[in-house]
Amino acid sequence: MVWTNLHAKIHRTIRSRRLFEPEQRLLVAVSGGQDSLCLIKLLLDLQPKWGWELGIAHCDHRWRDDSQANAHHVKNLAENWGVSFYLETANKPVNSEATAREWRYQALSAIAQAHNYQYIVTGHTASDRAETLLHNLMRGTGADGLQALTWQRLITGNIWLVRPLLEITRQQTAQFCQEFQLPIWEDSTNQDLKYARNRIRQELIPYLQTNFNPQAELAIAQTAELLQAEVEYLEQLAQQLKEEAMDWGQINSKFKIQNSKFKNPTSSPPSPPLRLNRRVLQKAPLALQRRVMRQVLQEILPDAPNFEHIEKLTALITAPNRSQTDPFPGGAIAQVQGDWIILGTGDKIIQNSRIQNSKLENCP
Ligand SMILES: Nc1ncnc2c1ncn2[C@@H]1O[C@H](COP(=O)(O)OP(=O)(O)OP(=O)(O)O)[C@@H](O)[C@H]1O
Repeated sequence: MVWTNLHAKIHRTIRSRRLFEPEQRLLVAVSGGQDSLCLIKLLLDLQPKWGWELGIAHCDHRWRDDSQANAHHVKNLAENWGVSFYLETANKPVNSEATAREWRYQALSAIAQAHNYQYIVTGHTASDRAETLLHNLMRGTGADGLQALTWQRLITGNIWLVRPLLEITRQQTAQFCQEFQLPIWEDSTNQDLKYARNRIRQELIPYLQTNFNPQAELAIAQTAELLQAEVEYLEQLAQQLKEEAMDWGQINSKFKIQNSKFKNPTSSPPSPPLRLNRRVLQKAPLALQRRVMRQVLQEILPDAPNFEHIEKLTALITAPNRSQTDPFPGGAIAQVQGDWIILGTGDKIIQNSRIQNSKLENCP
């Protein structure tokens, strides 16, 4: 086997970042394109050193005329390499990039779960990372979107999604495929400039390289790497602050005693409103206040909270008593009651308010 610099680099990356341990079962997501072919070839070559068990998964989205032929192509490669092959085919053609991605991750997770793989491995590269950062920058996602593609993340239960090629550019994977004569399946939709991602890849990045920095791709990908560590740190701090500020239980237990309905063991008590202590939050910097509010909203809203949702909840930290938001999607509202921000549906907030008042009345 020919051992290249890329083999050495990926071997080092996997070891230093502890992406996988020896003897583990890895499910490699192979589209047939240059990045995932480069990935599977590298992992196959490293396999004797690490003792992994490799499998190949392919997802047929049925959105191109040649989808089925593409799937056969990957199946043949897997057979030639003597690697288990798993195919998932969409019930009906998937019609957008976002739906395709969502369906693909579900399909890959289902294969991994059914066949006992702990890891799903994808061929995302530094080039993908740079493109994702630019795309998210223009959508206004904040630092979290700019960390653009992490090395690993828990995808379901105990299955991890891992991306070992994040420091390799698309130019390098193309060169590698050429060197080893890997039969790339060209995806015709990659040329279609109606997709924003393709315009970033084919027009914006080359423009930046020509006019600003020939190494723009790697420089942007490194920015994502730096941001990733910072985002992780801020999220941890925000988590601690949220725990300090949050109070779920107290109200409910008091409420249970006061309300005879809850003495009946057959009726279950409603979930209490969520309370956040404003004094705790007021001491924290704005960056953490916003992150706490986003974490809270992620728990209660049906979809990801947007900038406006986070800002209106954050504003309550210093707002006058009795200030209140309009309803969030799903119906919850937030209201200031003294030192507390109470989040819940309207009736729960009123209940909480009554308890607060009765506590005050009972004070000696
Ligand atoms: N149809 C598919 N089946 C299995 N895995 C896929 C499929 N499409 C994408 N992937 C996985 O997701 C990674 C990123 O996909 P993306 O669509 O961003 O790139 P791509 O241009 O398809 O990559 P590649 O050069 O490997 O084709 C791929 O490298 C591959 O690991």
